[in-house]
Amino acid sequence: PATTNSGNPFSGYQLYANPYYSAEIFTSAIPSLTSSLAAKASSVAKVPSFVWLDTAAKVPTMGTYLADIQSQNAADRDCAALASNGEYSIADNGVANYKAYIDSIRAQIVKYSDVQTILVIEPDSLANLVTNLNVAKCANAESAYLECVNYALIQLNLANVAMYLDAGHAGWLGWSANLQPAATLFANVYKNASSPAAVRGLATNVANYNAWTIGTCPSYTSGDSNCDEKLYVNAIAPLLEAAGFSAHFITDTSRNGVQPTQQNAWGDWCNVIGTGFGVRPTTDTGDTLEDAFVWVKPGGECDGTSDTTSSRYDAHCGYSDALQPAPEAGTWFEAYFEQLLVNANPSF
Ligand SMILES: O=[N+]([O-])c1ccc(O[C@@H]2O[C@H](CO)[C@@H](O[C@@H]3O[C@H](CO)[C@@H](O[C@@H]4O[C@H](CO)[C@@H](O)[C@H](O)[C@H]4O)[C@H](O)[C@H]3O)[C@H](O)[C@H]2O)cc1
Ligand SMILES: [Mg+2]
Repeated sequence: PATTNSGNPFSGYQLYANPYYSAEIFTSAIPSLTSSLAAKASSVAKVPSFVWLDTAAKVPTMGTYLADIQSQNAADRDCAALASNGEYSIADNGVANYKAYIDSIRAQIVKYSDVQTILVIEPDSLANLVTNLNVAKCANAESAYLECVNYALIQLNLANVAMYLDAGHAGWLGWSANLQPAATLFANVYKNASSPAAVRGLATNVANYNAWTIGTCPSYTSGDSNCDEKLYVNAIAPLLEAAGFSAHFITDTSRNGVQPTQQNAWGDWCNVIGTGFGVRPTTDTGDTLEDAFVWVKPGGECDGTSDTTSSRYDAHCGYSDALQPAPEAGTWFEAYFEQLLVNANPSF
């Protein structure tokens, strides 16, 4: 349908429930749940959520989903944390491999040009270039990240696409020390790609737990006046505007149902205990900057292993506010899914 509104790419569309996530729930969760929780879990499976193309091998499934919708009508990712690093290594032809991965995504989107596709570009990556250039792996990856994201924005600049660059969250780039450097970086990335029409703005809180709005700033946020995502969005938007990037936003609410969280420190990002599914996807955000609340992180997929002997072990996943024992990043974490389910707000 033609957009008859503020250009919100979600308006006028029905969101798609991700079959990969639904299959995880039906195969890995429901068989082990009591009948009442099983019924709630089957409701979770119907909630639309983003499909993570965290490996090139998953791109063909994108075609399956686009065909499904049509019939009904993401280089060394995360250079800082050890848990969920990317599929490609720069040293091992990573940039060329990444471009081929983007080309394969473009081919799917072009093939299904009548399906509106929302893309969140490279969770964690650009945010790490704002705050973690002191980490050798990030400093070494900087030019490759910028080249790869630039390629993605140009190649995926298609009429049936709306892109949101991942922008960390209030507890990451919302600190006064980080806000302007973040705005400058995002605006430069946008302009260096010739301000693509398909780039709608930024995605915030991906795989994190922050409230959209909270009445009292939790103790773990002290020092950062932008203590929720609405404050962060409204703080960074004018800085982006001033730099030539008129951005709109989406925010991940998949794991922010319980506020305040039980984080010991705001930087604790791994499998945080006590969390719950949050507000279901909607364009009813109450803020003209905010296109939609969305579920990006599939709740129940692990953030990182707690096994200290694993090559991908990150200490954050061994903290006292991290649910343990936890499997490898991206694999099903049944106990965490059940935590989210019983703590869901609104409840299922
Ligand atoms: O009082 N002060 O004045 C003051 C000033 C500056 C301060 O420094 C700030 O402290 C913040 C922590 O409070 C840091 O934010 C953390 O940065 C981590 C990356 O390094 C993020 O981790 C990622 O999280 C992703 C999911 O969101 C995972 O998918 C991913 O795997 C994982 O790597 C955390 O979320 C994020 O909370 C800032 O960098 C840092 O600049 C602090 C105080
Ligand atoms: Mg992660």
